Amino acid sequence: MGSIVIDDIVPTSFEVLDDARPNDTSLPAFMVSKTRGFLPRANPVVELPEAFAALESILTRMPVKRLDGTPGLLAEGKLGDAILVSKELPDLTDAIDTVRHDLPMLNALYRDYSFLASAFLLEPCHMRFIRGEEYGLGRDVLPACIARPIARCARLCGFKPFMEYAGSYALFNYRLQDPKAGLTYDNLRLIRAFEHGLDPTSSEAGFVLVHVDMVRNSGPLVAGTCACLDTAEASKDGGKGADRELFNAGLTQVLTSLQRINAVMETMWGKSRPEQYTSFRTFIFGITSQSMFPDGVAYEGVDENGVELDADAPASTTRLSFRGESGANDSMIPLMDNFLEIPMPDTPLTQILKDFRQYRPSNHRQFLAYVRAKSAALHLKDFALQGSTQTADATAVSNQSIQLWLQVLNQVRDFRWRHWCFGKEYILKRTAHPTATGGSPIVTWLPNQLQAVLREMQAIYTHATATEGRKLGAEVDDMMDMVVRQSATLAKEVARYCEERGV
Ligand code: HEM
Repeated sequence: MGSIVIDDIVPTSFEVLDDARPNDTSLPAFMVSKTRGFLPRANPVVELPEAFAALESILTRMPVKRLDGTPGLLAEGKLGDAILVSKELPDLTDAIDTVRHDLPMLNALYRDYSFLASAFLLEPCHMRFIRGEEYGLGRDVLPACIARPIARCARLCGFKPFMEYAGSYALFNYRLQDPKAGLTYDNLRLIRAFEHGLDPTSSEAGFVLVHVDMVRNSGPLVAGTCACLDTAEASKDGGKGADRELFNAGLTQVLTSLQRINAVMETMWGKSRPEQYTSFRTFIFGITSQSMFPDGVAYEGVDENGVELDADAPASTTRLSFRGESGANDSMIPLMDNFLEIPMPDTPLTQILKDFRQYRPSNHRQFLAYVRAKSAALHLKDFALQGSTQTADATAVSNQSIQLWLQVLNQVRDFRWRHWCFGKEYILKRTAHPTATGGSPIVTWLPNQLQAVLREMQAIYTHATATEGRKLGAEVDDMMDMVVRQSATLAKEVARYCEERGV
């Protein structure tokens, strides 16, 4: 079964945009900038060209609850008939060529076809779920009128032909209710939804929009990361850029932006109710490692490389498999993993973490690969933690680097700990389904990375405080006490869930 492997070359340099150039439609929708971080360069395109009126019509009528509050096609399981029986959607693949130079518009088409593809494939599972039954099997043939156009848009935009977190579900799926009021949470609305998400007070809207609200704060995270790398680079040859205070200023910027991002993450509890999550979640499952698609999905009219065949070519039976949409494909925490050189254990679970790299916009992928390579080449962690006892000033400023490094790690821990709490409250308490939407095992995967961070913090702290009686202050000491306690709690919780679920 194919899944279209993307083989990236690690770039030796990378241009992070200072100005996101929102009006330049010749550039991909997603490019990392110091202003908008990992959000698209401009707010997502909402309106499709006239040639796609049939697609727009189906998507407008599709959600369980439509914008006007009336039940849509998915409320009664009628989407399949609209595609297969009434044949409402012509194959519009050729119309895509009319907008091929407008990359954000192509991205909008990719988003919209991916919503339709997921709804079509998972509709039978949703209908069983609302009757209180198991998911059973999804549809395992994607008709050419969806498969060919999604394949073409995905290829032209650099995505896989299946719903992704950034390119469609979350980061390219918001609009501003009042364009003048800007990017504030209350002014955000979803463009597309499966269930009740067009209602901004719904749990589906809250789930997606809290992600957007967090990523909205990622510009300073990117800027701080770049500042640290630049300072370490300048200090490499002992140049006058060897300025530890500047390095610490970069780390402080990283720290404050992570604190802000984590504070927004905490709003999830109120914006999206844990007991309502599993119902809209049905539509965001992937194909890989999911019981609903034991043999993948046949993409009609598409070859094993994800390329559309001619419309009159003999029917293709190519079966493809992709991971589902997941916040695991967000770029903020992976940026920190790479920047901080957090060692992950050599386990099959970590292999899944690496596999997730394939499901990001190509410019995000390249940036993350660049930061990973750059941090390693500069021995950034050693640089941050090397310490100094030459003078009192040098000691103070180098201790500050160690404190900041640990505090930044602590924010990554904080994110992953809250995230584990989400996993328990929104998922483990409510469903026995063993895999998450991205196809990772639900009990063990999040703890794999969380434990890695907890271990790394303890290793750094132990080493730093064992050296020449270095003191890192009461705040860091308290933080580390909590790390030790949390590590023990996590191990117990995972052991209990494994036993209960026979993992
Ligand atoms: C109710 C809220 C949430 C739930 C239930 C949830 C659930 C999950 C699950 C089950 C995974 C495992 C990967 C997979 O899908 O196979 C995951 C991974 C991940 N999610 Fe979420 N998520 C939530 C909110 C968020 C938010 C708001 C973000 C912000 C960007 C986020 C970012 C991530 C990241 C970065 C990972 C990878 C974790 C790691 O590397 O350790 N998630 N999520």
